[in-house]
Amino acid sequence: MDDIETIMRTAPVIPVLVLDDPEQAVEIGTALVRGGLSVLEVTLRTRRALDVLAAMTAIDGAIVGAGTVLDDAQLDHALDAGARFIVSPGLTERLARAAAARRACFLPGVANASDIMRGLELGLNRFKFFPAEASGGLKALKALAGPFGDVRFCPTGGITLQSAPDWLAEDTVLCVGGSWLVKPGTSAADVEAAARAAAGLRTNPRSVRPELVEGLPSS
Ligand SMILES: O=C[C@H](O)COP(=O)(O)O
Ligand SMILES: CC(=O)C(=O)O
Repeated sequence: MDDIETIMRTAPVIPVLVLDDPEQAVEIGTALVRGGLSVLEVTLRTRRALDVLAAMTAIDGAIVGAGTVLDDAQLDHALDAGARFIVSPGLTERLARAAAARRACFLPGVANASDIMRGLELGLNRFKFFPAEASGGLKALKALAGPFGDVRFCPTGGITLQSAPDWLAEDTVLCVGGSWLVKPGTSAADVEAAARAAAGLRTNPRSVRPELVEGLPSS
């Protein structure tokens, strides 16, 4: 079974996708995977988002999840469509309990200390930091890392290829999310090139658990 930490460590960037055409989505998803980004977040923001998600699960090598999951009905629909992880812009107790009941890999959004404390109470310690730039950016993230040493983040919101390295340099950041790779009308070739650039970004080696690094002693 998947776990959210492994998914967060699979690639440095999770593309956040807003797509409404399953056929085009498969083309875009294939280009992203070919470029080196295999974890794909399909937001439930379009009429055919669930069809898009279901179609994309057939892409070889892709780990497809659902984003913008706002309630337990959407969680059920997304899991039934084949989502391997669930992302929400925020954190409600009801949604967290529904995710746990279905044993879903769950990445809820947090923007401040109270959100994180609510997550910890629910047994969660891996979060999307959203909206990252608007919530205080790197300065806020560094401040939150103080009291919450075991918490790890996927900052998303306002991040670009240029700013991503600064976020990824943080010990507490496992990956970042962003919509910059796929904008309306971007060709598959340009998407693949953008993915290749993003896949080449490096995460902070200090954020890696030794037991996950081949050949490195875990003591
Ligand atoms: O709604 C925002 C998405 O989570 C991604 O944010 P972004 O478009 O600033 O990359
Ligand atoms: C923004 C975000 O986290 C989402 O749509 O899931």
